[in-house]
Amino acid sequence: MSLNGKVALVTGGAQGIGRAVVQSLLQSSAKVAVVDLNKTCGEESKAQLDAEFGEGNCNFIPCDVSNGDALRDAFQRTVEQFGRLDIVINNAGINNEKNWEKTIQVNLTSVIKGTYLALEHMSKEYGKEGGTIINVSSMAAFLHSPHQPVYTATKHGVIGFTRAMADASSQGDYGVRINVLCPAFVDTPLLHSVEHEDNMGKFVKFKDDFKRSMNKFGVLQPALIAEGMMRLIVDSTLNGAVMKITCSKGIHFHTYEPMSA
Ligand SMILES: NC(=O)C1=CN([C@@H]2O[C@H](COP(=O)(O)OP(=O)(O)OC[C@H]3O[C@@H](n4cnc5c(N)ncnc54)[C@H](O)[C@@H]3O)[C@@H](O)[C@H]2O)C=CC1
Ligand SMILES: CCCCC/C=C\C=C\C(=O)C/C=C\C/C=C\CCCC(=O)O
Repeated sequence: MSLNGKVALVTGGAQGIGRAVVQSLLQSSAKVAVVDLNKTCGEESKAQLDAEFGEGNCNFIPCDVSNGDALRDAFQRTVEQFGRLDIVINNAGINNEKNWEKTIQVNLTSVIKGTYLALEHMSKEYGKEGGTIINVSSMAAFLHSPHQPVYTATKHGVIGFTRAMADASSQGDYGVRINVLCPAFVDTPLLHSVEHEDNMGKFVKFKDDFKRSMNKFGVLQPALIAEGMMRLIVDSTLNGAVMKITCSKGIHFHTYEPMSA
């Protein structure tokens, strides 16, 4: 699939799932802005991507997505450098039950802000040409993981917000498709957060339960999540879709009962 001439912005793109998605976007000839808090990882990643795909196709923008002004600047810089914006992946996320207010800021508030900023740059409402937004939730939104209550709440929130905005987009003719992706466990640094009291707070005593759960359900590779993401990006029929990716069923979609009258 070619995304030649398209410009993407990926939050949390310096490592893990975001890094794999950036790689797939560059392979499809898109230009990509990597927006991430981690400067070391972001700069290392950009150097590797420049070597593989050539300079000028990807830029790294250091930014804490929970800082609204910094996030706004990151969108502005992307458009200034690449001239347009077509694809926004709100992927940055943390697993922190101890500092649970921060988890809400990063996983939910920043996804909402990222979606609104994306619309300012892509929606026909603002005189732009349209585009696509993908917000990253988690299978935690379906599993109700007992030792991650706030993480689970944020991931529920991402699904509800995204589906509501998808309806707003189709009713308001924004020309922007808005979908959500829910991976099961993925082999990234985030999974190691279960080991640390700083992340899990009082739930750290359940770390062996977490590991049993990972053994039971299995752990996916980031490349499969990137494959699902690319399907959401290119399939022009999808809006308000909830893609799930699990070891047992692979890439599939959640189905909802139709609303009763
Ligand atoms: N790894 C997993 O098992 C699963 C992860 N997810 C979700 O996928 C998304 C990506 O997670 P992973 O790649 O696994 O995590 P990760 O920890 O490997 O990577 C997350 C990236 O986001 C960046 N980031 C964190 N806070 C940020 C902030 N405030 N501002 C800017 N960048 C920030 C980090 O620096 C890092 O580069 C998250 O939303 C996570 O909740 C969903 C389901 C499963
Ligand atoms: C049990 C919780 C472990 C916590 C590990 C740390 C972070 C995990 C982040 C996630 O987003 C994943 C959380 C839960 C869902 C995972 C798997 C469900 C699989 C369901 C299935 O295969 O049917």
